[in-house]
Amino acid sequence: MEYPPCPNPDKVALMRTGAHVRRRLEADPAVHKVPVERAEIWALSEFVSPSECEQLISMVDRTAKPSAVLDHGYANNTWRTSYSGDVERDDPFVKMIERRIDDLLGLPHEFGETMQGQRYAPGQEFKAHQDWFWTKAPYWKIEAKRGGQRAITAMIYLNDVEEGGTTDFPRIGVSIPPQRGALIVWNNSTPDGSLNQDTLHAGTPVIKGTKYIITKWYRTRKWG
Ligand SMILES: O=C(O)CCC(=O)C(=O)O
Ligand SMILES: [Fe+2]
Repeated sequence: MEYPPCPNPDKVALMRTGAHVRRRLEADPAVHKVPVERAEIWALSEFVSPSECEQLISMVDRTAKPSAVLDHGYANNTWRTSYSGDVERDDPFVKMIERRIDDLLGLPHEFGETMQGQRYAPGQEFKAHQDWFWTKAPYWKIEAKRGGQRAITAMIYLNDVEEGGTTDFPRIGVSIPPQRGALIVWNNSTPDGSLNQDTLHAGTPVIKGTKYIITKWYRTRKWG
């Protein structure tokens, strides 16, 4: 699956943001780079502690509602069947976790969207999609003014899942199993700032257990 081409007005900003995060993460000995050529994906285990995971899970349970997908042209209730919601942005605990991600990536706090929690019960999934905005869609007019393109994705797994629920990148053959406390980060663009088709990814159906994650996207400019 490939998204049809679309204009990329944030190309230079994407290139800069990607370069910045790459330098930062590749200088960090705790960060592992997933060995693939066509996308930049990094992983870090035990980024949040088990008790912090518990605390985040209860926040997700408090805020989760049936997920709405942005109008990617395919929005319907089978695309993303999980429950999701923004966590409370002003909560000191949320702020602390967000700061930790900001610091790791070296990105300004203002560029980050509020963390979003997601919960998948057995059978629920998030089908293959891109986190970057398709700039020909009507929603782009709004998103362009409130932060621009989604440059970087950071995701934290809050629990181990008994079966299923891997994060798969089907175009590059990567499958990441949920691991409690682990963080994964990827660059949604290529090193030259092009929107990367190879970051297509899915949250595969949970087979057994429940999957909890936190996702945080960083824009090319101040968000909001
Ligand atoms: O559930 C996953 O593993 C992927 C979630 C995801 O792609 C998203 O929240 O944008
Ligand atoms: Fe995604």
